[in-house]
Amino acid sequence: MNEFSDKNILITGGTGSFGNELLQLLKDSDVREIRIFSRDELKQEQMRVRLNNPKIKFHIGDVRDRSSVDQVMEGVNLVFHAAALKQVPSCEFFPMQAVMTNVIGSHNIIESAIVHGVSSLVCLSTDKAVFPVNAMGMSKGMMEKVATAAARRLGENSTIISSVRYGNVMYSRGSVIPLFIDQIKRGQSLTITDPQMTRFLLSLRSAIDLVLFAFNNANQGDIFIRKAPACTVGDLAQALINLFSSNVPIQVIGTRHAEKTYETLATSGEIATSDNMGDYLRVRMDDRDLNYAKYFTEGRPEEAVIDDYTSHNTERLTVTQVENLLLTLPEIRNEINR
Ligand SMILES: O=c1ccn([C@@H]2O[C@H](COP(=O)(O)OP(=O)(O)O[C@H]3O[C@H](CO)[C@H](O)[C@H](O)[C@H]3O)[C@@H](O)[C@H]2O)c(=O)[nH]1
Repeated sequence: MNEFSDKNILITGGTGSFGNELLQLLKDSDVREIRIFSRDELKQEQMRVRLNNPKIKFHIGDVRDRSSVDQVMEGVNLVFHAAALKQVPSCEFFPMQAVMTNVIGSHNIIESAIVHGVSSLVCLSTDKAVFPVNAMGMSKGMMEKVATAAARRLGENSTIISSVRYGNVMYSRGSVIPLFIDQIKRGQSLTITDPQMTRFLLSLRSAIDLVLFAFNNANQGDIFIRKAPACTVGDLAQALINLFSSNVPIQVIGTRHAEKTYETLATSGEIATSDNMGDYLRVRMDDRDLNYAKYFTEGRPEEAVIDDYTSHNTERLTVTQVENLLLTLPEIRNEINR
């Protein structure tokens, strides 16, 4: 945590689960100040009372409002940009709200960070930004493009702008795992969209590790990806039924608005230009200019033989492996009193 020594750190959307988990790591380091920037005064007040830490400062504002962004950015060294609209259904029904927060809001954060001489900014993205089919993923994909375009015009001596992509965070608020647990506890049938649908599985801690890895390793315009295993929704449901020794039935309800059968963390083109860094992939920025003619004869033949990296072709966990992975989460152990 030496990299945070005496630094002013800004977490946008800092009252969410990502911000709270990151604070657990940062609050006892010798960071100078941590600024939480978000819209919700109630959540900020609850955090202020709970954490009771003078190093943590709370700022009401909105990424859509550049003046509030500029105010909080004054004197900041490092930015974690987590503020977003990230629920797939709500973005689907209100796509312009996703544009305003995820695209224009991210643009505000990026431009303000550059103007204020921030040394490093990490933008949080999602697997749904790759080959997007829903408004949430499309707007996050645009955020990545805005970040990359800004990075392309800056040199290495300016603000380092990077992005991270990860898949579903297990037990995150509003996601399927707490929903299935609730259904099991009520003795209701488990509502499965499509038993064969797959998702990458990641713990919140692994997501934080990915962001810290990006901070420590980013070159201008990099996108970092955390490799992860996946499972089918049918196996996830079965694993939870087993862990809770339940016998609730399964009800197949069909896919919801703008859902994919599987998610993609990296395209073949990205993999062709990435560095394999153990648990992580670094996708390098395409820093060619618009004068494509000189690249015409070279091309990238390797793209043709590389597969996209998807939740269908990554390591597939068995039901027992999913059970063991779920048991690594304290929340799940609490739920089943183990
Ligand atoms: O009643 C349900 C609800 C969901 N699912 C399935 O469970 C999987 C996971 O669903 P979640 O709602 O937990 O997650 P999503 O993949 O739809 O999206 C989640 O992960 C995203 C990041 O990739 C965003 O954070 C988003 O807000 C969050 O809901 C999907 O295959 C979905 O079809 C069911 O089978 N039954």
